[in-house]
Parts: sequence; C-alpha cells; structure tokens
Amino acid sequence: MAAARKMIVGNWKMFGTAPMLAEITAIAAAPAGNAKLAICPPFTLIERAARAAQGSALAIGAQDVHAADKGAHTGCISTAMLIDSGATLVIVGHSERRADNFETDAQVKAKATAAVTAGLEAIVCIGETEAQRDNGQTLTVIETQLAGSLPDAADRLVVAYEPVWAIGTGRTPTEPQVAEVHAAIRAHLEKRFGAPGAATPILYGGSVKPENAANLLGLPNVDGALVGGASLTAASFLAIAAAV
Ligand SMILES: O=C[C@H](O)COP(=O)(O)O
Repeated sequence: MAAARKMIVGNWKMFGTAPMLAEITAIAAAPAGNAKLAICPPFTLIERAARAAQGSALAIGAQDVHAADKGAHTGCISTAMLIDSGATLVIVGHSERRADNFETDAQVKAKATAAVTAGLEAIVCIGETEAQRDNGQTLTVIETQLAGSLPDAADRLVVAYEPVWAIGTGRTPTEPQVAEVHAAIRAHLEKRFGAPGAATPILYGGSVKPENAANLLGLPNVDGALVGGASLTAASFLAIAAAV
C-alpha cells in the first residue's frame, strides 16, 4: 500500500488563459485537507500559476517535457525550463500524446527519466483502449507499457492508470476493473523496485467527478486521481479533494 496522503492532480490540457488563474488562487486558498493537490496548466500559465500558488500547499506541474537538456528542438520545453517556471511535477505519456504512436514507450521512459533526474515528480500515464479491453488484452497492455515507459528507479515516480475509453466520456470502469488493474500495477512496481515500488503512488484517471470520487479513491491501491474536465473549476476540483 502506498501514499499516506492521496494525491489529486488536475490536468487542464489545452484549456486556460489568464482569467483561469482565479481558479488556481481559489484552490491555493482552500484548506489543504488530507490530500496533496496539484494543477498542471498549459505551459503558458505555469509561471503565473506558481506565483498564484506561492506559499500554499498547491503544487504546479506541466503536461509534457522534452527528454533532452537543451538543443535544437523547436517548440519544446526542457526540465530546467519547467523548474525555472516553478513547476515541481510533470505528466508524461498521456494517451492524448501517445495516440497513433506519436509518443512511444521508449520516448515516455526518456522523458520520465529526464524529469526525475532533474528533481521533478514524473506522473507516467498508461491505459488500454476500448478495443484492447474488449479483446481481453488490458493486463498485457498495462504490463507492456509499464515495462517500457517507467524510469529505472522509483524515485519521484507516480503512475497514473487512465483507460483511454474513460477519458472525457463520462464512462468509468467498474470498481472491480479498477481494482484489478491497480493491483497488477502494484505487483509490477513491487517486483521491479522492491519497497520503493510498494510506496509509489498509483493514480486513477478517466471521468473522475465529485460524484464518483469517494468510491474510486476508496479502492485498494488507488492513491489518488488524475482529473481532466472536473479540474477546470476550483469548485469541482476541491469537491473531489474533499472526497479523500
Ligand atoms: O489527465 C486526465 C485524464 O485524461 C482524465 O480526463 P477526464 O477527467 O476529463 O476524463
């Protein structure tokens, strides 16, 4: 069993310009409660979000990072740039970036390794498509993604299980389905990393809302949530945090 405190991470995806900083301010001002909270806004808002969250327990993260330290990579952002902007964590390998093999497991591993080496927490996303679940391939897909995408040590590592078919659809797996995959992820982490793997947080993501958060967060080996749409307002994000 991992994390003493559950971790609730908001992924704003490609939403948010200056007016949405009010949501960050409101989340930062709320009592921290039992959860460790983080918001990952677009790159353009990270520095201002970090300033708005300064002095609070709210962490600010990014949604992607390049694996290289620096170089001729037009449009890309390095770990040093994220840290310079005030980010302390980064999501890597989200299915919206893995889609159509735009990002491979090896690239995700390189990004996660660069992030944890630089001192950032890396949230590595994995998850099956609907066709893979229907074909009974869920656990094989998860195992392959874990084997190929994780860094070689568990330091500053967080894993997020996000079934692709549950993202933004309002559909969630059944509680036994979530528990089964999280148990498989835990087994992989323990086998591979020993005690640190037993303590690595495993988040669930995919249509987490205030209404279903308490049940999902109460499942074994669910150490928190990675929240998309419901993280875009302080009210719904804090309602999910309150379910911890
Ligand atoms: O990173 C977050 C996930 O993709 C979940 O998004 P969602 O909560 O809008 O389904």
